[in-house]
Amino acid sequence: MGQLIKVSKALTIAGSDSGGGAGIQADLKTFQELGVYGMSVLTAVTAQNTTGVQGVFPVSIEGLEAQLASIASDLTPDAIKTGMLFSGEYIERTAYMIRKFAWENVVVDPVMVAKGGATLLGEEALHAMKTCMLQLAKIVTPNIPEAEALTGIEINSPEAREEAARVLFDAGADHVVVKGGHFGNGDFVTDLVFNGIEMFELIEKRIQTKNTHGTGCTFSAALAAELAYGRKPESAIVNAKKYIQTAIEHGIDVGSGHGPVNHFAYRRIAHEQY
Ligand SMILES: Nc1ncnc2c1ncn2[C@@H]1O[C@H](COP(=O)(O)OP(=O)(O)OP(=O)(O)O)[C@@H](O)[C@H]1O
Ligand SMILES: Cc1ncc(CO)c(N)n1
Repeated sequence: MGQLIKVSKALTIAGSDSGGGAGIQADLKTFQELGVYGMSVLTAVTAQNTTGVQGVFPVSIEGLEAQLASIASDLTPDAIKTGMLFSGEYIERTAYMIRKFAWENVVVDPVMVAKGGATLLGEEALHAMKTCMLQLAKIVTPNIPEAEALTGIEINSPEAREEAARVLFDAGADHVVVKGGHFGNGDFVTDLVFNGIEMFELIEKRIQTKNTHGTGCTFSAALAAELAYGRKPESAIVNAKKYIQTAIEHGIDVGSGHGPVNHFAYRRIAHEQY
């Protein structure tokens, strides 16, 4: 028998997107492309495609806990990302179990609304997100509407976005990335990063495309993959940003609505296949 190869392991706790562009599917594709072993705990199944969300069907709380316990008893993740957590109760149970198992390197993507406007997290869940999940986050990655909902700050200027980042740091997150996909529509997208000491922006060319389904999921999964490798959050953020930028830039023709990003692109470019 050959010698077994050691691999880093990443876990996503999120919803399924039947269309394959966001949620668990985006996360596992990203883990695979970045060379980490991917595992998944489903919170809900969505009936979804590139035109929108047609239905949301939660897994039972018992089912959620059983999946987490199965992983804990056999496969300690080197990093975790949370995505669509469905409701306050699911957030509380997930947070409790992450603490109980002492899992580290947690990326919290506080998914609330799908790009088409479908609600993926109830209003009551905001409280649980603020009181249970943010404290576990090595990195939290809200988009602008999520940062507004979590902080109560209307983000209509760069200063307001900085203020929101501070509030999220004070609430317990180690690193805050307020993503800029929804911020203005100029030639550039800027994501704001705050680690409690430094505030800096990651600036990239804005790609003019409607195919941005799953950008947030993909970015946070790339962060988890990078943390699983043992990278420091600041390098993880820079590398994950390169992954998502490449995936948006080399768009693929899938579906008639807001298409998914290209999860292969980063690896193909590394192998000079594009
Ligand atoms: N048109 C674009 N061109 C370049 N980068 C983009 C574009 N849109 C989003 N991004 C980047 O993609 C990442 C995800 O940001 P975004 O604000 O779209 O997240 P999101 O709203 O949570 O995504 P989703 O809910 O679809 O998963 C960020 O790093 C952001 O800067
Ligand atoms: C399952 C799922 N998670 C997250 C998002 C956010 O993009 C989505 N559209 N679907």
